[in-house]
Amino acid sequence: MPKHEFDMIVIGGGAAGLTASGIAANFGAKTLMVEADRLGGDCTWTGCIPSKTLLKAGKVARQIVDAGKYGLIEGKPEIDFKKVMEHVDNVRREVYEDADRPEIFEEMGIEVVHGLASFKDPHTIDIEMKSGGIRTVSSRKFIIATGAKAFVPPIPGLDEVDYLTNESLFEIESLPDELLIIGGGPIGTEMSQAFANLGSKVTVVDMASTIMTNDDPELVEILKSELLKQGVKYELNASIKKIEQVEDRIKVHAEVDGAAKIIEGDALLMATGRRANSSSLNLEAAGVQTEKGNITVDESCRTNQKHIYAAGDVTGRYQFTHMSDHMAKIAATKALLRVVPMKIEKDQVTWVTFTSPELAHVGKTESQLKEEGVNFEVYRFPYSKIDRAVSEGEDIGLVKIFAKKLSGKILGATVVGAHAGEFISEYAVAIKNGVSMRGIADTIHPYPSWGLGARRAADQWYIKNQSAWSVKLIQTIFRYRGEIPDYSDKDRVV
Ligand SMILES: Cc1cc2nc3c(=O)[nH]c(=O)nc-3n(C[C@H](O)[C@H](O)[C@H](O)COP(=O)(O)OP(=O)(O)OC[C@H]3O[C@@H](n4cnc5c(N)ncnc54)[C@H](O)[C@@H]3O)c2cc1C
Ligand SMILES: NC(=O)c1ccc[n+]([C@@H]2O[C@H](COP(=O)([O-])OP(=O)(O)OC[C@H]3O[C@@H](n4cnc5c(N)ncnc54)[C@H](O)[C@@H]3O)[C@@H](O)[C@H]2O)c1
Repeated sequence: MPKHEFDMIVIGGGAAGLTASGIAANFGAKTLMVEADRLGGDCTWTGCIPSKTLLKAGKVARQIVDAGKYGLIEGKPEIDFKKVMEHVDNVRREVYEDADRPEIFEEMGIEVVHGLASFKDPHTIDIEMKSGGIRTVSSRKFIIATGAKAFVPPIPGLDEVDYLTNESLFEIESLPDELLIIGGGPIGTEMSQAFANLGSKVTVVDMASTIMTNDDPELVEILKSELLKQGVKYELNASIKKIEQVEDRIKVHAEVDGAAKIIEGDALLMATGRRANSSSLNLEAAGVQTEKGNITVDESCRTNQKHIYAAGDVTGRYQFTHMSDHMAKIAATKALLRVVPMKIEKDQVTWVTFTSPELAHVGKTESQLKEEGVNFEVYRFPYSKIDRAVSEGEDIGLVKIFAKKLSGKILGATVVGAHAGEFISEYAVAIKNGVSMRGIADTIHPYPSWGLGARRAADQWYIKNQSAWSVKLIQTIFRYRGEIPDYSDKDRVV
């Protein structure tokens, strides 16, 4: 009689939990997945999918406004917001049906249970079943993948205000006239554009001096100036003193750049970061350590308890679906096969903010490289030199690459512009496989693709490394007689 009922229990059925249970079942482990709410988690229901669908609706509306630029008759889009939100919901359901519903996992041999899990001891959990009652189960191994939820700072008066978070935003039925967004991170920035394009007057309030503080400041400025042109207003360097609801108006009392100001709207979205879902788990009973609520894991996603792993947002590490997926693969493989050498690929982390223009990053940032004292060079290539961008009327953007001096080995890249999120994967492959700038420059890319921009940007390596002496040497050997070009500007864009 085995000591434990299961080989693996996965707690949480979001991006990380779904991947972890699938892998566990594929390794032949008797697996249980517990989900408190709906499989699919944040990404499907309250995160990536509804936000990207809403952004697309806004983008289509903007294309109607901008149609004149292409020689077409421009217009004022008529927004049926209820229908937009129905569309958002239909897309969520389509994704759920296609990839997240329980039957898909049950067919893999996973037992799927709906209920809230909490540890009873290091090998046992109680599940407060959605259907009623408590079920107690034990397992040899665990993966905790309980995600995160919106963190709402304790601002005086906020408790009395009818505010939105990402959990309620995609359920609203009417378009706010004046939307206030506190927080200019990825959530605030994406939603500011979506709602501005759909017709709301949007003001983003942030205590920082700029938006998107995890991204390259030079590229953030390009994105911000586009958002300003599209009508988004900013109140930055804002210290919020209190927030009040006066009938159907919301008033944010703040000190902006040292001056008192009241910023008003009729709806408020709090986009002020995330907090791990760890408090319901009774982690003390399992002896699992946390730091500020985040479950502490090593590079193999293992907690301080040998048989308990954690992946995704609950670790507070990289709060992206693809990173939850990546961590879940490592957690499940290490937990069940132990010896396989796998760890978080922290030098290749990518992220994309899906605004227009998109803002994408992979690998080391410029400031990280400076702090680490790495000898690197910065390559810049503007979208205005990419023929596809010009022909599509989307020539605002910049490719910025950080590569080792001389060898041109790529260490990091960041792109702002149309399709930046697709561009960045080429650099991710390059970084993972040690491909240099020259490697990309010498790879045939089709004309006139967006990807050709990556090759053109890599051509800059040749520009940086051209020198008068090497041409003189060629001339001497082959007795050529042309003039020696002026190579003094190493950053000239060709
Ligand atoms: C508005 C928004 C937009 C986003 N856009 C993007 C994007 O474009 N790209 C991107 O990569 N990332 C995006 N993200 C981030 C992404 O959604 C998350 O990183 C990802 O969903 C995290 O997956 P997870 O599995 O760790 O957690 P979750 O998806 O949150 O899943 C955790 C699950 O655990 C369950 N749970 C919690 N406690 C318990 C318990 N005690 N017992 C049982 N079950 C429990 C929850 O109900 C939940 O379903 C976005 C996030 C938001 C909020
Ligand atoms: N496209 C994507 O991949 C995507 C999209 C959305 C969210 N996400 C994930 O979700 C995470 C959370 O996003 P987020 O935008 O909520 O958080 P964030 O932590 O990235 O940004 C929060 C912003 O709120 C500001 N802020 C916090 N408290 C404040 C206060 N009291 N007053 C004024 N400003 C305040 C901060 O200065 C910061 O700019 C992201 O870090 C990302 O990992 C990813």
